[in-house]
Amino acid sequence: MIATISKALPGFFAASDTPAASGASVISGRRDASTAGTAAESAHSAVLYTDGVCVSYGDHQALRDTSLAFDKGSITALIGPSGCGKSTYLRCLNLMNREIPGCTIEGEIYYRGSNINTPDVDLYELRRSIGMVFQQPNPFPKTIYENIAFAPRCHGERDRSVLDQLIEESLRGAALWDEVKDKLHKSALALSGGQQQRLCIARALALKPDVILLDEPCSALDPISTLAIEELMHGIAEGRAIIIVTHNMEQATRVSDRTAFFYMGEMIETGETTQIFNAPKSERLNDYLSGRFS
Ligand SMILES: Nc1ncnc2c1ncn2[C@@H]1O[C@H](COP(=O)(O)OP(=O)(O)OP(=O)(O)O)[C@@H](O)[C@H]1O
Repeated sequence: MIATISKALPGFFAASDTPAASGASVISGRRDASTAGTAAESAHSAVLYTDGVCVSYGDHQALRDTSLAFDKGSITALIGPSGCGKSTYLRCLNLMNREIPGCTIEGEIYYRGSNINTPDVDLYELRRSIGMVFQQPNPFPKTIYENIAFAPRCHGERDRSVLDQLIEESLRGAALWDEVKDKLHKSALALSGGQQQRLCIARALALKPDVILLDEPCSALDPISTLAIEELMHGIAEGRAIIIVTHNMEQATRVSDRTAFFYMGEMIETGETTQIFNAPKSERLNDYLSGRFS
């Protein structure tokens, strides 16, 4: 397994190759004197990391100097009050912000060791490797089967038996197979909201991404559907990095092993989720967790 991953990522270490990474991911903090060493170590083991990322919408700076790293096998929660830059940061990671007129992204974003924040990056290929699931389930108005087959076909997969297998694997990965295996050729729009969101996760899985970005994936769902999504998170994190924006602190503690706290466009504190919630170091994070502001 280790050999396979290392081979797939030449010049890069898999999370499981590094002595420091025993299960939980390594993630860097802000690049000040106390975390500089950690940042350098983290970058070497990460499949994706950012170095000094700043984002502006026109002349409004929404995110400042953000450096974080994400390992395969890790789930990182991005938390913080509304408008502090969590989604802006998430959207940088596969350059979705480039679709927003007037938005500029500065700094470096390394995926598999190369800076992707360059004008000539292949966005189509990038978003195949770094998939995204949005707040509102957004299935295509097509059948369940076609929802998942669409992107692999666009990427050249035409073999029906390969597609059939991919669809089953992806639906199983998203814990949806048993519920839909007898209606694969029915409209995806007839599924419940929670099922639609799991279909969107299956759709992302079908491209076998290294990273999945989830922007408040449960905010439109009922508690049972939310639990279903949370339960499948650890399964989908196997062999890839998961980064989730959430306003639900219980959800962050249930699903993530790393957490990063954002406040007013800055990443203030990051660490293991247990440390962040049980022993926050910064006063702002402590105030946020105590409900002094939301
Ligand atoms: N498309 C956009 N155009 C202009 N400004 C934007 C855009 N998206 C976000 N912003 C601004 O950037 C800042 C950060 O917003 P962002 O959505 O990243 O915060 P957030 O922490 O994800 O908030 P929430 O938790 O409410 O979703 C805010 O001031 C917001 O108004």
